Amino acid sequence: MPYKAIREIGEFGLIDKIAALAEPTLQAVPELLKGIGDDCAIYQPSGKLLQVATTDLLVDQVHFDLLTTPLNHLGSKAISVNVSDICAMNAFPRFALVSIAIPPSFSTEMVEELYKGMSHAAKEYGLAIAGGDTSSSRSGLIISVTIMGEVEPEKLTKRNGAKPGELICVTGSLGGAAAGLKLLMREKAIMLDHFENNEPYNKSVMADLKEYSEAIQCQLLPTARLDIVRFLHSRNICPTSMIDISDGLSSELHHICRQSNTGALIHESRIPISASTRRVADELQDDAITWALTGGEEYQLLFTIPKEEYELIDDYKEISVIGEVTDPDSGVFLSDIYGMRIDLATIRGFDHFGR
Ligand SMILES: Nc1ncnc2c1ncn2[C@@H]1O[C@H](COP(=O)(O)OP(=O)(O)OP(=O)(O)O)[C@@H](O)[C@H]1O
Ligand SMILES: Cc1ncc(C[n+]2csc(CCOP(=O)(O)O)c2C)c(N)n1
Ligand SMILES: [Mg+2]
Repeated sequence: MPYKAIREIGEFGLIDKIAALAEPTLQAVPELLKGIGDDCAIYQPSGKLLQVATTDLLVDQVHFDLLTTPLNHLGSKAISVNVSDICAMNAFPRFALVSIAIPPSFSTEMVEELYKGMSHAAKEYGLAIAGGDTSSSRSGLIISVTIMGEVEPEKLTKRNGAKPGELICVTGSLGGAAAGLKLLMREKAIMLDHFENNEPYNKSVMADLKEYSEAIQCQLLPTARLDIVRFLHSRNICPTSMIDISDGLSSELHHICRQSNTGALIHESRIPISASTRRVADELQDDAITWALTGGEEYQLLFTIPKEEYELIDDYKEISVIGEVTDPDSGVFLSDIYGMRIDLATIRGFDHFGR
């Protein structure tokens, strides 16, 4: 079946298709009085709740590569990376505005695939896709998502409340997204090499990616830790500071310490890294701890709690205590498996303009 060129249905025909795909997300949000269709979305904020807002861009060749990324996964990731920022405030997402700039190579079906992923993720998180903007792009695909969320004022968690003596906690495991990216880039290079040599497409030159599915899923289909926000609320735990890990553990720990005016000491042996990430690191002769510290795109939560609250999280396997907050003069350090202290100021994470 030939693909339908977007020019056949035009901008407004495309928006109608997008609106139909967004429709199922509206049910979960009765406070949204108007979604797609007018000049603005209309939202009735609920009573005493504080509103939080975040926005993140995803840019072709910077955040994704369409040769290795299914469009529905990309749509889901665009929603998840923004929900992750809402989670980092200990808040709940309510609605999203989605803007896309579409390159000439895209068909109607490709845009629909992208929105199927967004709509599926939005439903999982209970947020509505309430509007956006559509443009053509003269270069690659660009996706900009803005999400509004809500939280009770006393539960709001910022980056600046950590105190010396408190525990530093991290959710899930780290390093998987970097492992997935390395694997996908390796497979892409093999595939391009193969084509450059004019060899016909042959599935057997590619690795069987099933055995790497955990790492690849971390990279292509991350989930925001809304489950952790629900857990924290259910146990009445209010972290003193929190941030999501988008640029690597080291960078995010520095953000917390700088804004809280503290130092930190974390322990290499306590950083949660999955067996499959370690296996990929061994295979690629790389270092899983470096991935955890600098890889980014984990969308796990890094937070601090008073020592007395340890027993509230002790039995929850999704949360690991990796160290403690120290005085500002002590700096931000990692104690390695031999007990050597490494200054994390020398190990920073992802920087869009970094050298
Ligand atoms: N172009 C911009 N104009 C205004 N504010 C900005 C701009 N870029 C970033 N910010 C603000 O700077 C702060 C830090 O942004 P940053 O993107 O590093 O954080 P983040 O969104 O948590 O991280 P990530 O983008 O990796 O998820 C945020 O408060 C953000 O709103
Ligand atoms: C093709 C391709 N190249 C590089 C990367 C890695 N990458 C991109 S953005 C980012 C950090 C978070 O960004 P932001 O701070 O904008 O949220 C990382 C680790 C990728 N996923 N795909
Ligand atoms: Mg950002």
